[in-house]
Amino acid sequence: MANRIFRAVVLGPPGSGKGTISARIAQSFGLQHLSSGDFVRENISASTEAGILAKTYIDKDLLVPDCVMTCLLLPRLEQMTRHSWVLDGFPRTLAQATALNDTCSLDVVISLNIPLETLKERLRHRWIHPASGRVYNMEFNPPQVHGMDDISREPLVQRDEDKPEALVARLRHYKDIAKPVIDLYRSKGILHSFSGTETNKIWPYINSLITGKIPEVQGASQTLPLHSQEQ
Ligand SMILES: Nc1ncnc2c1ncn2[C@@H]1O[C@H](COP(=O)(O)OP(=O)(O)OP(=O)(O)O)[C@@H](O)[C@H]1O
Ligand SMILES: Nc1nc2c(ncn2[C@H]2C[C@H](O)[C@@H](COP(=O)(O)OP(=O)(O)O)O2)c(=O)[nH]1
Repeated sequence: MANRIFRAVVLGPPGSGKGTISARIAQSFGLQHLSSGDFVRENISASTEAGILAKTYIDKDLLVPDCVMTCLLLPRLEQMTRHSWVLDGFPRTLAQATALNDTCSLDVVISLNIPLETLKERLRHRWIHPASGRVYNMEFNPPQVHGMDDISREPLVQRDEDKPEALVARLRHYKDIAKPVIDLYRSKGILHSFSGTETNKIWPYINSLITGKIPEVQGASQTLPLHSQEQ
């Protein structure tokens, strides 16, 4: 765990493994895993004003507007001045990235490039527990009991927007809105892109990137690992 604060963001299209990779980063390096989807779901469960508003968009399979997302997330991040974290699902738009930039500085941005066919296949097998947002994959990380959440034992569901026909439109939309975000982080020199079809094969590269960065945050100089592509 870093003595000084370390902050990372994971970007990628739906199904690219943002949640899976962020959880591994958090576990391996002792960082807090912050997920925008979890923040939204917590606010919906607590019936906060922003949560109620966000739900009206999520129910229509739309992104929550930038002003609602920033109101939900940024105050939480501002409170975490003493914590190292990895954030997934935010920022999704340039407006969100700019607002995040005004709130804190990032050490690393990881961008996941996964082929379309792989995304379709993964999401075809993705099942979620709606109340908690826990995500399973019937092949990669199946639940202990088929069709049931490991903790609550409630039934798992598949989301309509994970179906292949909806995914192509979602991906096009992702590319349009993510491009300026990726360009921003590239121009700041903190973007690292990883391509591949398997999380387990990408993971060692991300692991060595962060291992190299955390001592840097602590003050020791380190050479960037060969595997990372600084873009
Ligand atoms: N940064 C954000 N901007 C706008 N809406 C967001 C953001 N993060 C989450 N949401 C909303 O909350 C919902 C749930 O978030 P979550 O990250 O679990 O999304 P998701 O659609 O499952 O993403 P992915 O398919 O990439 O995993 C999203 O579908 C979206 O409506
Ligand atoms: N088969 C396979 N499935 C994978 C791999 N990495 C992640 N998954 C699964 C877990 C989820 O069910 C789905 C999407 O992963 P996720 O971490 O929820 O992605 P994201 O939507 O947060 O970006 O794919 C992987 O490497 N192989």
